[in-house]
Amino acid sequence: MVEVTGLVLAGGAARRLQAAHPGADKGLLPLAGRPLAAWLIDNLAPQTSSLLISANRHLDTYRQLGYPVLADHFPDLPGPLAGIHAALQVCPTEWLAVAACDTPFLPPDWVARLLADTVPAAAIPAPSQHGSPVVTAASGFQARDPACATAPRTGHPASPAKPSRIAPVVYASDPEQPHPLVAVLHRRVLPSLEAFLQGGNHRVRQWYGGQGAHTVRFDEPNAFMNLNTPEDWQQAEARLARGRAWHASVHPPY
Ligand SMILES: Nc1nc2c(ncn2[C@@H]2O[C@H](COP(=O)(O)OP(=O)(O)OP(=O)(O)O)[C@@H](O)[C@H]2O)c(=O)[nH]1
Repeated sequence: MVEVTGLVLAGGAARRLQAAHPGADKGLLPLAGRPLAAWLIDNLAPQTSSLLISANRHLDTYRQLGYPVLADHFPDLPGPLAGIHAALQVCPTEWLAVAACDTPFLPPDWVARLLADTVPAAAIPAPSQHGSPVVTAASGFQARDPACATAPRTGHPASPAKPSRIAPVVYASDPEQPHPLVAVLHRRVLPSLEAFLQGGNHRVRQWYGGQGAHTVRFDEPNAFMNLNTPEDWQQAEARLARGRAWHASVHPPY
């Protein structure tokens, strides 16, 4: 089994929450009574062999969640790539699985589903036997997404055939849009990421594009719901309350 380290990204400024919650640190705001980052830890811990938290404020509070906390090495919150960079510098495994702290409803097996797209080239059937493993874009947004080098393997012959290679970055998408901060990255990308950030760049999908990133599609509805505003929080609380009500109806306490 491929060993992978999880990274909960909670180092952002949470600007959209500041009007309602001045000084808010998003990962520490409660959802159904628990810090938002704790929901991501619950999701990632069973899927990974070690776990890191990326934060730039309230580091001691984040440490109380039970995992090492890393601050960015680049100043002024340049964006999530800075958190990924700090994590790759200490990542003890070949692969890092990254999730933003504001996506509390991720599928329980998303890491394995992304890693399945990183199989070594040697494990992919040779073109002469089974057709080329090279794949083509399959949906509208993928065709528009500059970071999307290829789509899920189709097994259909492509013309002209190109040599396959292991994608060092694979990220999730759903039928509506890509989700670049639900991703697995191989640690060999660190030098490239460091050079990108040192050049004053910060755009996630611009850098992914340079890595030949793949995307894997997920069809679960609302799995990537993202909490940015107080209204998002209300929707998430209501969703959890509906889930609890459903659970109580299926498993009554008598
Ligand atoms: N380490 C680190 N993480 C960041 C940084 N900026 C954003 N993030 C994280 O990346 C994820 C997506 O961030 P955004 O939605 O762009 O920013 P945000 O801070 O969550 O919220 P807004 O400021 O309202 O956009 C979140 O998990 C953030 O905590 C950064 O500069 N450093």
